[in-house]
Amino acid sequence: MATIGYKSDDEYSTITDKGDIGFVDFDKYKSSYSYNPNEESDIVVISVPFPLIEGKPKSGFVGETVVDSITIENTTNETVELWSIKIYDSKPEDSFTLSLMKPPTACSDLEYVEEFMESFSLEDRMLQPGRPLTVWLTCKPKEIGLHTSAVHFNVGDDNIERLVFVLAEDNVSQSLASSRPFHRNRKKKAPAVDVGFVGGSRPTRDSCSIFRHKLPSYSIPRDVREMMEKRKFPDVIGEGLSRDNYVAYFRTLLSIEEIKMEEDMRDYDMQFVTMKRRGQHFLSLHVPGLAERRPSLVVRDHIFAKLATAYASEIITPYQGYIHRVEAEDVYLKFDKEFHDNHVGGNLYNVQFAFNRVGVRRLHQAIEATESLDGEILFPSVISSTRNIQAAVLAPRNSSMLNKEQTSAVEKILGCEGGAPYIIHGPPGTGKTRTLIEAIIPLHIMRKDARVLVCAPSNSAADHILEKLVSQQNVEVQEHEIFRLNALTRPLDNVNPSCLRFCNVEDNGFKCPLLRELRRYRIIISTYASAFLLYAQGIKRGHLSHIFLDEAGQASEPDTMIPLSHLLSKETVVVLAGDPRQLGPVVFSKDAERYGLGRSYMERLFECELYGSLNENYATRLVRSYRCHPAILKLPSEMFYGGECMSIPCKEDDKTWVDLLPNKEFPLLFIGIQGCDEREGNNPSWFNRIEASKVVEIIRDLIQNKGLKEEDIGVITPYRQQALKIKRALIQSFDWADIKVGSVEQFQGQERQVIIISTVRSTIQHNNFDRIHYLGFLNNPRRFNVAVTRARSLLVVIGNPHIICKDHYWNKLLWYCAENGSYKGCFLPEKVEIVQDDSEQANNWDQDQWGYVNNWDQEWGRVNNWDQHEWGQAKNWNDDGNEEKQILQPASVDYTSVPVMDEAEWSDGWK
Ligand SMILES: Nc1ncnc2c1ncn2[C@@H]1O[C@H](COP(=O)(O)OP(=O)(O)OP(=O)(O)O)[C@@H](O)[C@H]1O
Repeated sequence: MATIGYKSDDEYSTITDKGDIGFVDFDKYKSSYSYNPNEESDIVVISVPFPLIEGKPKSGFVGETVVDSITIENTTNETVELWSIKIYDSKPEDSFTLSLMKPPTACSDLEYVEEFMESFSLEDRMLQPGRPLTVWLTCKPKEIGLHTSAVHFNVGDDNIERLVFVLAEDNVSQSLASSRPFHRNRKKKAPAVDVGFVGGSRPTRDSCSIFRHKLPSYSIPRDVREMMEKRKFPDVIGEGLSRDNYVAYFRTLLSIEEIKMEEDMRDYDMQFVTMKRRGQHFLSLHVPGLAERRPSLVVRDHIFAKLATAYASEIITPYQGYIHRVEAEDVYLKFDKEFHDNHVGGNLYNVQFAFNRVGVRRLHQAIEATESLDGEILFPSVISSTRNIQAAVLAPRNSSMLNKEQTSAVEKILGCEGGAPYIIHGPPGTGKTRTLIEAIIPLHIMRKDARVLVCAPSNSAADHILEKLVSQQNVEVQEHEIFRLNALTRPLDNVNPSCLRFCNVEDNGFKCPLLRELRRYRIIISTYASAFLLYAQGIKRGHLSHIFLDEAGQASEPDTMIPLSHLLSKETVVVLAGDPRQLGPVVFSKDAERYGLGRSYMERLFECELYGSLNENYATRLVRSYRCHPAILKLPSEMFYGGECMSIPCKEDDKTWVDLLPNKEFPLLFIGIQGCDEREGNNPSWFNRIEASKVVEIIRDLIQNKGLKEEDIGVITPYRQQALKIKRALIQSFDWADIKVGSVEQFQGQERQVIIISTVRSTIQHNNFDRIHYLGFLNNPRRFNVAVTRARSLLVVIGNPHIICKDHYWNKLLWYCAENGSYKGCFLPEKVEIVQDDSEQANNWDQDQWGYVNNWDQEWGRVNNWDQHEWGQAKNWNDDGNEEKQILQPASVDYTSVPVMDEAEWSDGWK
């Protein structure tokens, strides 16, 4: 008979992995009981109440009663005395009761534990052979979340224990339950098709999409591919980055990154699938997961299809099919005519997806173009750069809106005359973006010849800049002078309608204006990636007087080179704004990331002496933070900025929500909840519907009772599936579609009056996995820093304190709340100091793998990062999670950090 309480860790792991649900720090339970029971008894067999079914605990509804029986069977030939049955330490307190008779499920209060034994007659307590005794265990949950207890049996000379788990749900959490059990398709990946195929028929471009400058193909060099297959690095990587090898170095890293992206795309390969004829010209293919962008496919992407054959040795030619239309989960494809002619209804095909290479090709082209850049841009040196800026004096209108450091930065920027970039940096909310905007406006007014490009890494960040620039205070900026350049693939409905008048929309889509129109605009705003369109359309070096790059710490160096390398002249002023302590670039290949793609251009510049010395002719550090309430900023300021960040909240939001807080003076709240983390279908992303329900409950209170608006609230969570579940619950139950729910990456640079964080993880075994892979929130200081600095007035964290306390940063936050009387929910773990492992920290500063940066997948047709990192599969991982392959180690490079793998491998390791 199974015992819950004494499963070994291995057995337990098997249970949790099978059902892909976890819910409790199991060891914690074992060690928290002082009672020292036997695992099993030789004299009685005791059944397990509320047994786990496929790893899942029994569900009950808040306010309702669930009952289960416990049978105690004497297996000897003699009478055995039952001395006592006790409920030990219910969590939450008093949620379980015992009775001798089966209680009605709608019963109210049952006897207390002590009274329970009194209800036994002497006869009941004498267990006869062959006459099992049945007692009843009842749970009546008052709150959602996991309810746990231990039932102790003192029988004959034995002490026996049964651990009990009941998961209390409500309507919201039940509505989010999975109907599809989690399963993974582990198929052998076929090598990527890159030669020897029959080309397909491409959708024709309209004339507006034909550019002056062509984008070469920049295929992955065969030697790089072969070396990576042998797990060897091309020599240039071993040399380290220098001015001489700059182009070769970064182009090799881009190829390494692309090989990884190709490999990840192989996860979506489909075998033995059919296609339907659609009219005369198309075949349609059903792609499950397409609606969730797994894989992410857009018009003009292509696939490879070949007839499936029973004989592995048979060589079948692949055909390339271009996507002409995407409809829900169907793609409409056009292949070579021969393929269409030979197609018959029942044909089975093997299909491979190819990701859209346009984005990668733009990066190669941008890196190649750095050949003609001034040395001072790429490797500024103290000797060659002797800048002494004649700072302009700012008009009172602008200076009154800025603090001392911000004013100084703007004046320096106005006085700049090209050369090495000017950098504005500083902790979250210190007004880096505001300073950029306040520099652009006087420039626009004072210099009629100024032509400005402003870039941000995501569409939402670029839209935010547009909104600020055209806001009412800035009447000087005329509407016809400003243009928001969008990726041609960006969906129209992704844009706030009030911004559309600054965009070029034709035939229901974005178009790049003609060169002569582009040249007329005085301020152009785009993402880093879309800045490519300016060059492609023919804008020449020197046309732009200023290039402002916001959130520059979030873009990889090749990303940053897209707006710079084609458009810079000696006179162009470049301004970077960002914070290297916040999230960095999103990179898929650990190798590429480690050797340079994971570091931003801005971060690299800080390693140059010129910027290291913080010469104010080159950089300004902002230290006054206007965003967060001082209590919210205190911890990140101490942890990441040596406590030098001064909090100056600019505008007090109405504190209508204050009665949510146990301590009205302390605007942080930690709500401890023991839920369950689950996965469903073939989606590797995690969700926790108990936490999701709590998030919805708080939002409901804020909006319906406290008068907040949807736009005032933001929800941050590290897993895509959790974001989708929360979003779905908010829309289905309340039609609240304007509450932003997203990853930390989607919130970088943004703020809300109230931020709610759902940490999701509730299974101790998964911590290690996340730690190794830099997933979720744990062990990722940058993600922590950004997540907790988005709230202006109120920060609510919902998570399992027993899991979150394993991380140095989250543990500090948990106890910061608890010690200020602002903790609610399940019982707290014991307070322990978690020492940050410096080697891990060093690593983690560079690892931001879970990101989902809006515009990248839209613009590149690139699979979004959440999926990649939850979904990616690589071979050759053994069960311990250690890499079987040899770690690549070029002679001159230190390669000491932990091997990394993705979550899929880990969970498979358990099977
Ligand atoms: N001098 C100032 N006076 C009043 N409010 C300011 C000032 N500077 C910035 N703010 C306000 O502080 C908040 C944060 O500003 P901003 O978004 O520009 O900061 P940031 O440094 O770019 O943030 P992040 O690091 O998150 O990207 C905004 O609400 C902004 O309006």
